Amino acid sequence: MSQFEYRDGLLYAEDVALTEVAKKFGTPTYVYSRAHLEQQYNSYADALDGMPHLVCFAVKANSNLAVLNVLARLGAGFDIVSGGELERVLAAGGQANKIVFSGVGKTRAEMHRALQVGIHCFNLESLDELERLQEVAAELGVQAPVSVRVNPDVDAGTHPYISTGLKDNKFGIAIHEAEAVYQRAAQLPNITILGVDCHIGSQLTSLEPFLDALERVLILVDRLAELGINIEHLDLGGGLGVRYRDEEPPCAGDYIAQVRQRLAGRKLTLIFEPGRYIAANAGVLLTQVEYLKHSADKDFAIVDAAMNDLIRPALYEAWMDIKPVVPREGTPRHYDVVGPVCETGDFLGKDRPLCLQEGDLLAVCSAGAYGFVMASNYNSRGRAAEVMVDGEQMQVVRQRETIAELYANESLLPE
Ligand SMILES: Cc1ncc(COP(=O)(O)O)c(C=O)c1O
Ligand SMILES: N[C@@H](CCCC[NH3+])C(=O)O
Repeated sequence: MSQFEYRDGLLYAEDVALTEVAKKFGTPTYVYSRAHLEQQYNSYADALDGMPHLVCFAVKANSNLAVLNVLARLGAGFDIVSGGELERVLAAGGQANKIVFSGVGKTRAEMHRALQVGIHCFNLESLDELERLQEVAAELGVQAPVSVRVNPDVDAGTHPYISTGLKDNKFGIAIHEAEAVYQRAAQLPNITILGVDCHIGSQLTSLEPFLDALERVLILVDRLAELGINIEHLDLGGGLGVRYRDEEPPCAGDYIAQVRQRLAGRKLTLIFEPGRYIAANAGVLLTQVEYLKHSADKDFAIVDAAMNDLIRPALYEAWMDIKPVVPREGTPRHYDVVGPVCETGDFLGKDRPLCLQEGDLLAVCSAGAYGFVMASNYNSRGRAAEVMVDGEQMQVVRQRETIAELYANESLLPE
């Protein structure tokens, strides 16, 4: 169910009209729905009811402290990929022992801190990382819990930039090489083997690739058992897609039902790392039309949000719906909706039938995941504000970045 619907000719986020958000906080502004975040998290947690599990929100999708806090209050765990994300989770009230740490480039300092706070598990992506983790854990005199991220070489059928489970991707360890890594891990005194992990890509719209990967991972689990290495948990990563346009991805309930069926009779804790599924449709980017520019061949709507605020259209040619906050009567024109950044690739949408006037508000939909987190200051543009709506309440959860903040850490050379 969407929390962004029209009522009496006005687009709302839950019970707050987006015109009110713009009036109070200006534009461009990311607007999130607490109810949507909760509903999506619960659809995972409910489907896992009755079996040991952890739903670890992929912090990379949206790392705003208020978003993390809403999920932490529901009992969520978190999937992190950096020391920065670790500190965010702790600052937002997340529990260290529900954190899994993914990523191909973990530094010694990051390992040190993660061990110190007692995270649930390191998802190892290489043999060298295993050796390094052993050293850091030995220095601290603690055990490091690990799971090996295996690369099952299945085609996730998604955009090449967001596919991660093929053998020529940088992620994970080829599944046929994993056995040797587990055997090595079993010899290391400060390493405790907990699980097997795999994540094959993002925005998957069918279950087959997930189930193919699961089948391959289970063969590995059985093989490891024969070697005397017992696996406690299976971490199946994130990747479940959402509707941006007309996709019909399966829901978490259907996905998990299929997984549970295949795991019948096994004693395994299940971990998932959903990002997009929880956050994408929990957010819109609210922006205002600055200029309408018409030429013989093209109509442009130049808005105050740009590729620095939301890079998905420019980077992946991602299609994101663009809705007028107060729709007008009249014959629409086909607009390219573009930002003020000096790049031809600076667009939020192309060829969109819209009826617009200067000053109109637009909502770029499905922007709650991989939106603000991928924002930059390109063209010396401060990053947008972020607002959380909860029923009739709205609260700024990140202030708009000021110009002074943009160069606060810079300095001039001496005379
Ligand atoms: C290891 C890992 N886990 C989880 C995710 C979250 O993916 P998604 O947002 O598609 O659920 C990603 C990103 O693709 C990832 O690399
Ligand atoms: N940033 C991507 C998803 C990357 C997934 C990260 N492993 C997107 O916006 O669709």
